Amino acid sequence: MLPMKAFRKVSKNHTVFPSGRTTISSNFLRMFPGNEKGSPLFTASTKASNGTREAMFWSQHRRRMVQSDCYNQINTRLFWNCTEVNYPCDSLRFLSRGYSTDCSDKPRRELTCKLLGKIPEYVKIVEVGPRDGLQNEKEIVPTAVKIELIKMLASSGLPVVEATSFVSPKWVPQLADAKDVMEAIRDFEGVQFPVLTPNLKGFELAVAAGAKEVAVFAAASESFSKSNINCSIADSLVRYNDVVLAASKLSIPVRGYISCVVGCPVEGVIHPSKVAYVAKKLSDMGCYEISLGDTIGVGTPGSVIPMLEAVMDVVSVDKLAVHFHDTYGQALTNILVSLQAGIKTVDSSVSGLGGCPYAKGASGNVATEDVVYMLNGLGVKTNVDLQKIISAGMFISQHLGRPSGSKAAIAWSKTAAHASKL
Ligand SMILES: CC(C)(COP(=O)([O-])OP(=O)([O-])OC[C@H]1O[C@@H](n2cnc3c(N)ncnc32)[C@H](O)[C@@H]1OP(=O)([O-])[O-])[C@@H](O)C(=O)NCCC(=O)NCCSC(=O)C[C@@](C)(O)CC(=O)[O-]
Repeated sequence: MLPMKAFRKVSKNHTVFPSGRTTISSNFLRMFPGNEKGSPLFTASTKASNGTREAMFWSQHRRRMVQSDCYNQINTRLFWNCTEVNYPCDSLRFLSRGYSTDCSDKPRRELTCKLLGKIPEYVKIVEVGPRDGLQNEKEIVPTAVKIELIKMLASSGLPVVEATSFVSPKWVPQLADAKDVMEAIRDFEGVQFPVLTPNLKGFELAVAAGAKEVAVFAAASESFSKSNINCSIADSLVRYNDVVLAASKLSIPVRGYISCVVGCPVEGVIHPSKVAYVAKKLSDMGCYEISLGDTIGVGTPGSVIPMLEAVMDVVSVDKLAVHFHDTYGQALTNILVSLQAGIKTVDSSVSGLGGCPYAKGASGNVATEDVVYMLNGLGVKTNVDLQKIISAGMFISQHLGRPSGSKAAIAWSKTAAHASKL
């Protein structure tokens, strides 16, 4: 039996009587594909009496969903033993429960903008799970699993999937297979696969493996720079200048990261002027985009806004991205205020994977599933298929043997498990 609450949410089409009896309007039934007037499902459900129409609808609907193999049924079943239902369209599923994740909801977007100020119509999501996420796993994830994850992510509509790092395997053994990963995905078209390169050596190895975009990673904290890349901020900027010069000769775009933009595990609070200084250096040397990383996830809108303001004074907002870890549960809020400030690029990690091996205690990145869910709800386009991202998150969570770090994915799995019992 479906919870009555769910029916009340779509009250235009459902009526829940005080007795608990529920009816579903024919118009509502027709909204579902294959349910048009005259179709077998429509006929069957309208023939049924009001008392049984609901049951008929949901059982038919469920059967159709089970039969559909639009999405990775195998992965879903592997991880969520109880789940046999696969929904071919997330907006359909959420609609059926009264929630809309349809980002083409124009009136909603207009109202949101009226209240929150102008937020972008489209947000580019940079998926960092395969790199930022897997670099931090205790057990080394097999190369084949990494490749499968990257392919699933790349098939979900994400424009950018950061694939791996060409760093010292002594420092980050988890990504020692960078060459094999890149070779496996080099023919995948339509998606950018940047890789981290800490120096010229990393850059050369990355290019030889087929990388078409790289990223350099500086910090706003001296202590973090030393522990992460074994050099001062000033030295790192010299190294990165060499990388950017070499990249420009090959027309390879370079993204720049800044870690510890609001707080450092050693130095504590980081002054916005330090972030602005590094951001300007990276921008001036030729990085096409600067990602501002709250590496240990301590930021709140109260610290993020002054940091953004300082950086936006020296670098155009169009060149900025935000990268929030979710240690204190502030990441989505911080993303929202960043959008209000004009940021249009957001980093996130499937299933909330992540952390930095040189920032102990920092938790994972904000989960891509949760970001997409929020942006859909705000009427902001991402072109990312939420259902496919959830499947990718399940795939990797299953491999890692722990539940997803995404609240949206967990909520979905409960919904799906419930529906499978109907
Ligand atoms: C930068 C180094 C290499 C300096 O490390 P080092 O030990 O100072 O470097 P070195 O030049 O003395 O070289 C030592 C050895 O590493 C080799 N080596 C040197 N470079 C490379 C390379 N590129 N690829 C492969 N091997 C390399 C080099 O050849 C040598 O090998 P040996 O002679 O001993 O056999 C090291 O510190 C390192 O690899 N650090 C990477 C740390 C890292 O990946 N951290 C995580 C990413 S940053 C992050 O997560 C934050 C971010 C971006 O997500 C944003 C946020 O959340 O805030």
